[in-house]
Formats: sequence, structure tokens, C-alpha cells
Amino acid sequence: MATSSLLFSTSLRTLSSYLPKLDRRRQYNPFLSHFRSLTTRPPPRSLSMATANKKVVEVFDTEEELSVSLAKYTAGLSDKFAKERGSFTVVLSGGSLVKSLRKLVEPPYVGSIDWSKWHVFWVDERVVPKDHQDSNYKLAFDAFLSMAPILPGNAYAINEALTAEGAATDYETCLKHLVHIGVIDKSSVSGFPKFDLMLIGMGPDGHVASLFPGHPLLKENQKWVTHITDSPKPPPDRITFTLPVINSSSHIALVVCGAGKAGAVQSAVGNSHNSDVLSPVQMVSPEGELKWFLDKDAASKL
Ligand SMILES: O=C1O[C@H](COP(=O)(O)O)[C@@H](O)[C@H](O)[C@H]1O
Repeated sequence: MATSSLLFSTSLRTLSSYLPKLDRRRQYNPFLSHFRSLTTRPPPRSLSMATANKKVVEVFDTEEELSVSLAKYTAGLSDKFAKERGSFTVVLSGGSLVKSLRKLVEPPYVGSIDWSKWHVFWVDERVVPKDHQDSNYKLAFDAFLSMAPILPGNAYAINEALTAEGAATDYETCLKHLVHIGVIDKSSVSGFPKFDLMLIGMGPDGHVASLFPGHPLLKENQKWVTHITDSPKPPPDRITFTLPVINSSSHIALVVCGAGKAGAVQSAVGNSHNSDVLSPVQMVSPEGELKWFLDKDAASKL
């Protein structure tokens, strides 16, 4: 159970000018001057208009509790989209997030999820062989994909035999085909693919996917998938979804653990703009729901 179970929902876009300073007595409520679980004050008028863009934060005492909640959340969305659309499109990142997906392949979730409906993608991938220790595919495969009865062909790894540029183009072509045949939804708002759930992590510098602070790729607004050959975090050659694709998602779970990321969490969740330049994670603002899963160390500066 989340001891600090949260907490708030709001529109990033419509309420950004409204946001008050953090009230220390309501320490997980950086956005609103009301706190659903602690006060009966009615929400501000503008909140009732904020229907399209929802932000939720959950803080857990331990990573173990976080991973249970993440499995429950993912299984719930799997059920919903499998019934509604006949497929469930899930996007994974690499990094520490992947370990927190382990509960999905344990009871009760492993037996209740309709894995045949799953289509798995990577929000970013390093251009290395699939058995390389830096491969995000390998990380997910070892941690849980190998234990989940996902149909062969429904886990969309990159073609790492290509250059980074070629692999990005190839992946985008694959996504376009899957949108065309209706496996992946398409946003009527942006025209970009609309994934059902993105499970993504964040680096201590606030990077998400392979979109790094200050990098020109943050401005890409045409391509679905792009490439980088100068990643500040090794390995240098990678492909990555672009921000418009990330922000067209139906649901994003941002999963962050550890005190080393508390500063970036504070900037993004607390909306404290210490500079004019937004970090990549501060630019994550999906059409649908953004839900943060934080352990208490990552939330320690909120
Ligand atoms: O390089 C990457 O880093 C981020 C964050 O990784 P973490 O180990 O600090 O959680 C990850 O989300 C991304 O997919 C990966 O390629």
C-alpha cells in the first residue's frame, strides 16, 4: 500500500499560470492549493475545466510497493484496452524502470493479463546487438518479457544491423504500418500515433527516452522516431521516440526511484522552473493521463 497515496490531478497546460508556491504542510501538493485527501476546500473553477490532461502523483515507501501498484495499474489498462480496442500497445523504456515491472509476471497478474493482446515497443533503444548488456530489449527480455506469453512478433525490437539513422527510419515505418492496420491508435488531435501506455523512466538530469537536456532533438516535431549519435550517456548511438509521439499517449507512467533523481522530480512535479529552459521530463505532457510512480527518496524534495 502506498502510505502517501496521493493526491492530485490537474491540467498542466490550463493551470500552469495558476500554480501557487509549495505549501510545506501539504508537501505532495505542489500544483494546487487544495489537497483532496487533506482538505475540503472546493477545487478552483479552472480545475473543473481541466478534463483532457490529468496529472497524478503517487509516492510509495518502498520500491516493492511501487512495483505492485505499477503492475496493478498496467494490468488494469491492459484489460481496458484489450476489451475496447482488441490490442494493448505498451511502450517501454530502458534503465531502472524495467526492474519495477517484475510483478507483472508474478501472480495474480501473470495469470489474469491477456498477453495475446500485448504489442510491446521501446521508447528508445541503443543501437547495439540484442544480446549486448546495453540493449534495452535485452534488459526487458531478461527481466520480464521472457516470462510473459507475448506472441512472437508482437515485441517490436529495432533492427540493430542498421545505422542509428536507418534503424530510426525502419522503426518509424513499422509504426506507420501498425497505425495503418489499426494495431496502434492514432491521435485525432496531433495526427501522431497514440500509444495506450508508455512506461518510462527518467535520468538524474531529467532526460526521458533518449531526449537529453538542451539537445536539438527536443525540437523535432515532424518525425515519429529519430536518432542520436552523440548521446551524452553511453552508448552514443540510439533511436528515440520524439516528444510529439510521447505527448500523444493515452497514458504515461513515469517511474522514478532514488534520491539521486529527487532534484529532477522536484523541478518537474513541483513545477519549479529554476531556469528558462525546460528539462525533457518537464516537456512530457500527454493528451491523456500522466501518472508519476515515485519512491519516497525520489519524492524527498517535494
Ligand atoms: O539511457 C537511458 O536512461 C533512462 C534513465 O535510466 P535510469 O537507469 O536512470 O532509470 C532510460 O529511461 C532510457 O530508456 C535509457 O535508454
